[in-house]
Amino acid sequence: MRRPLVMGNWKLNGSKAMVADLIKGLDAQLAGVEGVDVAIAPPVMYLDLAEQLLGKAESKILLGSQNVDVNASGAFTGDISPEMLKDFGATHIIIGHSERRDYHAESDEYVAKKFAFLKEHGLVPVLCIGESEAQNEAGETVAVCARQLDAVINTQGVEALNGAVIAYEPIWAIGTGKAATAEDAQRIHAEIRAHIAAKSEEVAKNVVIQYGGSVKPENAEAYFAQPDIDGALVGGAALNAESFAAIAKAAAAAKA
Ligand SMILES: O=C(CO)COP(=O)(O)O
Repeated sequence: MRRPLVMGNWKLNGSKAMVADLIKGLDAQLAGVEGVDVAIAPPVMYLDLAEQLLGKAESKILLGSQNVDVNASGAFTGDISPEMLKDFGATHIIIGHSERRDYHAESDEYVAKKFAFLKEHGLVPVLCIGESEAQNEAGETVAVCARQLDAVINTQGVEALNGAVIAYEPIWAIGTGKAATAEDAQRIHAEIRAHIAAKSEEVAKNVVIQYGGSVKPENAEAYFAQPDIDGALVGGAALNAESFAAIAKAAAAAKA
């Protein structure tokens, strides 16, 4: 059985006060909730504080980060390495988010390089894939997702997906309130799993595929009722303890 994973991508939001409030609120809301992994990815500036607070609270919340760069050390101004993320207890690292692909011109190949680098250092890549609105309207959704996945599969082998997480995030659904229907998302998730199964049924069966894009407490249950939706990557609703915890609880209940 795949263990559901609900992860909060805080994006460029937060402050020291907010990190403290959110972690405190989440721990309170999630007390006694079993059967779901919950992770938060605050801005990298706040990993130190988050690690300390999670440790002090003996929290079950996993720590993640929103990006990694592709060098281990040296003259790479502004970059962050996997070992630095590890040093602060981050385990689940988002890569290939559409905002990075768009605003930082990250190619499929570059994202695949990050994927390999994270695996090499024992971290969990949370690989974001997904189509734009135009690609969706042109019926290219599955082809785009397959191409983004193949950048990893064709260079590192399908086994590289073992222990990794895939987040299907249709770009038109991110931050728009225009979420994909649970049925549409399920159809794409099944296609993504089938694409992987063509190379290895075992890997396909075990890989966690999250849905992301305007997930809220109100629609979460419908996603998690779908057999191929194993969790969620949450943006806006992850900035509020109550709404993020409600999504995590919905996953725990649906997948129990
Ligand atoms: O991009 C997302 C998570 O990575 C989704 O963001 P929203 O939940 O705000 O739509």
